[in-house]
Amino acid sequence: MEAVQNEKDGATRGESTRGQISIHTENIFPIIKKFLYSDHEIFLRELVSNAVDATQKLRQLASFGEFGGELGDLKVTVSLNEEAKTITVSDNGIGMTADEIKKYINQIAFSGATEFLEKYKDKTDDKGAIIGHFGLGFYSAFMVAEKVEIVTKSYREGANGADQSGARWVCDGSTEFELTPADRAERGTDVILHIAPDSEEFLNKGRLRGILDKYARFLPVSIEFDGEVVNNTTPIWTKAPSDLSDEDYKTFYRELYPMSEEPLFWIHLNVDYPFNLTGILYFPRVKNELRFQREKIQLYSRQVFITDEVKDVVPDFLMMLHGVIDSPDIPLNVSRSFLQADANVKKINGYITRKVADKLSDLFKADRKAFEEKFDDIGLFIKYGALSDEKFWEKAKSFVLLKNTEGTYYTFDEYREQYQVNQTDKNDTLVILYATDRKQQDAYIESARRRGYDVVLFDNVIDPHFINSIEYKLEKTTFKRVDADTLDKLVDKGLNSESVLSEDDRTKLKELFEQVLDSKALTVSVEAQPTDELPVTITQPEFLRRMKDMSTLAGEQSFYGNLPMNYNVVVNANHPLAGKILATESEDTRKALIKQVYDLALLSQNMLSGADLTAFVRRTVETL
Ligand SMILES: Nc1ncnc2c1ncn2[C@@H]1O[C@H](COP(=O)(O)OP(=O)(O)OP(=O)(O)O)[C@@H](O)[C@H]1O
Repeated sequence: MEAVQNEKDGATRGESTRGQISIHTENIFPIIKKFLYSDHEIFLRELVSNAVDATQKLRQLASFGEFGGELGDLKVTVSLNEEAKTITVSDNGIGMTADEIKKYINQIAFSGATEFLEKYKDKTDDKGAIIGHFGLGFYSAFMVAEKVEIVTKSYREGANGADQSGARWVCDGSTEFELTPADRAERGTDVILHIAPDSEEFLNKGRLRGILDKYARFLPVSIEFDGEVVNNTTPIWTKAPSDLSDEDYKTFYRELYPMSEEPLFWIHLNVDYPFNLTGILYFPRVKNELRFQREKIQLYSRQVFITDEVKDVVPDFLMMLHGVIDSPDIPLNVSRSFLQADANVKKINGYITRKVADKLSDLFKADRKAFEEKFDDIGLFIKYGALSDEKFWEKAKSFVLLKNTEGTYYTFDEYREQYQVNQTDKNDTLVILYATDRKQQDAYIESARRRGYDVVLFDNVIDPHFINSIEYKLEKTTFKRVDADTLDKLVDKGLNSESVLSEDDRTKLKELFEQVLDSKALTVSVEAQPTDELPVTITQPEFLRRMKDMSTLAGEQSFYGNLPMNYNVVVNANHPLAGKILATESEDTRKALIKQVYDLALLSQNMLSGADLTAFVRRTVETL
């Protein structure tokens, strides 16, 4: 209390105080053991990675001429003894002297790996070979073991005539350890875990094999378990693209995803500046499915599997790709919020986006026909990218395609070129007419085509969002669904069609329809349209309908999603039936006529169903 008081006084007098924060090992140790990793199975990844590091270091020392002995068959062996309740990770790597144990193991967070790299930094150009970094991984053993034993012998011992024996270190998870000489003939290390009662689930062959398959599948040194090598030490992403054939890429894809359809194409990533990253991204066939499998990209760090949750490392729209990314520059032992803010991760994101856009652009330029054939599969993905990533859109706008109802593909530039003469409205805006359902909107599509208008198909789940996003980005371009209005209004050229009905008659006709239809959701208008159009057309205003489509896709309860849909009922003043309705004396006949033409309009848009449809059919039969 007094000390605090003094410090306070010092501070108030403007003097500064410096000191050393002290850590009590017995308090911090349990935290490291229990909370270092949320997933306990990670212990095996850490110990196997250490063993791999030990063999890689020896290989490097041999290459520098610092180790002249026999390297032998460098490998790591994981063994299980169910009776003794132990799991042992053995390697024939560099081993440790008793002094090294004191330095590397007894000092938590002192990494021998980092020290090794520092010492040989001028000699090695293969820094990527060493995995360790933080000097914490070894302690993850205590997440599952009540006692850990290390029996090791350094490559130096014996070789230089020094002490022949190895060293044995034992610790029961308290802050005390025991270090004694050990009789060990061979160079290398055994880490023996005496599994704690609450972790006996790991004393199981299948479980261990599963963990190794997950984390050690592509480690660069042979890993043996239960008499078998469980890994592929040279996965293709570590090789040069020029050394690989299409078949190699496809074979690797099958290795990663045994049950999947063949991928469409792939990108081999390879950067070493300003960050390190290798990998292969595959484009799967996704069709029209937005809720695709998202956890298909695997993240590795120096061939050690880290996670398949690549959310912050890969841009969101690229999450539907499959494959692997390997980068030692992605911080792994840190929290997610840190990952989001990490400058390397941001650069990686930007790099991947650029590579993917370039690849697509190359494919488009190299073989337009093949690109069009793939567009049904990659369109969803390109559009998702275009609307969620500005930089991607900048590139994608030259190869994203519009497909019309006749099956012809256009880029935006080509489309404008082809249709601007006929489809530019009085505001000098190109109107792109579209349909979302080829069958249901057939009547509208046909009407539009009769007038020489083109209609594109936007039937992908992403399209309502895509249209909405690019409408802002494209200049002087608007999108309207074919049933959003009458054709005169869809492409409004400012020309007024002549009406055969007088204004009074039009008002009367409107009132008659309003009386019969009697619904607040319907807005009736009477307009002069060509005589070959239907007597009544039902239209759905573009904005509200689009907002509703977008909220349906998002699956959320939104403001627009909850609004009732409003329909416009447009009566064609120039259709002979309009005159006939006005001239009909009998109220019943007139009502029946109105009902009939309205139902026909509903029918042509697949909106007539249930009791209304039954009544319509009965009424129609009676008039025949
Ligand atoms: N099997 C082994 N053979 C030789 N040395 C080892 C072995 N296992 C651990 N060591 C030594 O102990 C040190 C500490 O290991 P630890 O796993 O705690 O940290 P690290 O591997 O350096 O970093 P990380 O926390 O990233 O795993 C290592 O750097 C290495 O020098």
